Amino acid sequence: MACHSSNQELEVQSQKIDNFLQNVKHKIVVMSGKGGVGKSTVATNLAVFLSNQGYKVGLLDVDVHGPSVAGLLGLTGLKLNTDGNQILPYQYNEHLEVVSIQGLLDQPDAPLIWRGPVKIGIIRQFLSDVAWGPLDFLIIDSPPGTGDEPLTVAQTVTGCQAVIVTTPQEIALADVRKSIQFCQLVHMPILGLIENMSGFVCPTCGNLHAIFKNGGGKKTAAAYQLSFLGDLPIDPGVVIAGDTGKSIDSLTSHTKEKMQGIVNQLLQKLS
Ligand SMILES: Nc1ncnc2c1ncn2[C@@H]1O[C@H](COP(=O)(O)OP(=O)(O)OP(=O)(O)O)[C@@H](O)[C@H]1O
Repeated sequence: MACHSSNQELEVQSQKIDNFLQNVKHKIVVMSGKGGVGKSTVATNLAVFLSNQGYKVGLLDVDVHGPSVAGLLGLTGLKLNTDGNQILPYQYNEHLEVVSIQGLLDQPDAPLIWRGPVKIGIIRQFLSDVAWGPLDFLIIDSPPGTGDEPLTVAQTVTGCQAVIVTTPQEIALADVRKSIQFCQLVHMPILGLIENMSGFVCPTCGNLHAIFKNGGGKKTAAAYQLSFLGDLPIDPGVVIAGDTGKSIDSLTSHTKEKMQGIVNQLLQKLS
């Protein structure tokens, strides 16, 4: 993987990226201000739900230091093949292709100690050298915060729009406000906010318990005149789904309905 490239090589790469992006209808980066709020879970579920509805989806994990997408989809031993200079995406189902740095590592548990330019190089390579098919959606799972990875996506993926995931606590919402302002600064439109871990529906009494509070995501969206795409409850099924890689199979029907509602909102916004 080359990271020091001449201007001419960069121009050729930019052309390849443009050629690929022209064949993608919607590019969506899933961001969060804070770590651990469920961004990868949301990105993965969005990709699976959309692909189950027949859309051609590419799921790209650009969280180089903590890639989670492969694990969430049960692809812990994921190894991406190459064909000449091209990286072949993993075909998760008929309509969903997956690419993660995890698939290119010899030792999946070894930490990647990379500085900005190397990370920027690998993200650009994922956009230029992967043999993606024509896509309806490219869903990009970005690490939390406003560092090199989301900045590279914003500057490289022309037409990219953001979905921002938060949890209801003020400490998470404070970081979301930074993500919103980041998007404004880099001129990346925001499709909307999602509040994850928004209460727990007790399986015994059926009541909603607002363990981490709820409603902060909706209020923040309103304060910035952004769309609120929906909320997802705390669901032990999400943890089981993530830990076993069974994606949506273990979710409660309530969570599935909520996720479908978010997908519907998103499709409506994009239509
Ligand atoms: N709605 C939910 N209910 C219960 N557990 C959840 C929910 N959403 C996410 N989780 C769990 O929280 C943990 C973190 O989720 P996830 O990896 O999606 O977060 P992240 O924001 O992408 O994290 P990172 O900052 O590492 O990128 C996982 O174990 C996941 O299963």
